[in-house]
Amino acid sequence: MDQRYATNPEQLPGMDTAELRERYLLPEIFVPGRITLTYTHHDRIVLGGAAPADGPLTLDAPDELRAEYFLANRELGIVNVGAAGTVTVDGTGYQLPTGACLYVGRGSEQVVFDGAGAQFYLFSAPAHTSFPTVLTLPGQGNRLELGDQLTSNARTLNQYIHLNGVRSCQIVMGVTELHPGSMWNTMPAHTHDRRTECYLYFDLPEDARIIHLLGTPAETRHLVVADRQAIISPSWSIHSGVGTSAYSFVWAMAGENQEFTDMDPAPPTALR
Ligand SMILES: O=C(O)C(=O)C[C@H](O)C(=O)CO
Ligand SMILES: [Zn+2]
Repeated sequence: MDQRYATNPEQLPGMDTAELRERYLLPEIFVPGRITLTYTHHDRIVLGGAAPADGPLTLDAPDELRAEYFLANRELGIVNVGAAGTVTVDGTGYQLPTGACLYVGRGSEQVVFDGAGAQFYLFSAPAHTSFPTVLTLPGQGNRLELGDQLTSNARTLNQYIHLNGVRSCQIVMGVTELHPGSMWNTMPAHTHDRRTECYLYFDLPEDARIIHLLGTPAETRHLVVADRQAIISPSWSIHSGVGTSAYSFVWAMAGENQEFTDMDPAPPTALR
C-alpha cells in the first residue's frame, strides 16, 4: 500500500511541482483487475479504487493495518463512478449502478467487488463502533443546490453518508456535479481544521484538466488534475478547483466531527 506521511503548512513554500504531486495527488486510482490503496496519515484515511476486469476482487487487509481483515477497525464508503457492478459484503450482494454509494460498517469481514467496467472509489477511516451497511442509489441523498451560473459555480451537491442520512463513525461523503457551463467547485473556498478531505474528480473529458487549489488561504499552490485522479486536502488546506470543462467529484471527509457546516470561509479576497 502506498503510504503518505502527514505534512504541515510550513512545508508548503519549499515544495516544487513534483513534491506537491507526490504528497497530495493520487494519479492512478483505477487499474483494471486490481485494487489500489493509499494510506494517508492525515486522519489515517485509506483511499483508493477497485476496478474489476476478469473476475471478482477481494478487499484484503494490507500489512500496514496490522488487522485480521480490512474492516476490523475501520469503516468504508464506496461510490461507483464506472459501469454498474456488485459489492458483496459478508455474503450479501449490493447492486451499485453508476453514482450509487455503499456504506460498509466496521466488523464486515469480507468485501468483494465484481462487474467488468465498474470503478469503485474507496474511502475508509478508523471506526470506534459498527453502523449498518446501507446502499444509497444515485439521487437518493440529500441534495443541495449551490452557486450560480453567473459566477460559473452552479452545482448540485449530493450528501450520501452524513449526520442526517446514512450514519457512520467518521465518514462524511457525497458527490458534487457541476452544471453545464459552470467550472468552479467550492468557491468561495473554505478550510475545516477538524477534518481531512479528499476529492476524486471524474466525468472530465480526457483532454481537459482541473486546476485544483490547495494550501492555506494566505499561501496557495495548485495541482493540475486529470479525470479520475484524487487529491488529499489536509485539515489546514483549502480545496477548490476550476476545470477547463464541466466535471463531477466525490468528496469525502473524516476527523474530529461530522458537522458539514463546520467550515472556516476563505473568500476570494482572502486568497493569496
Ligand atoms: O461543491 C462544493 O462546494 C463541495 O462539494 C464542497 C465539499 O463538499 C466540501 O468541501 C465539504 O467540506
Ligand atoms: Zn471542505
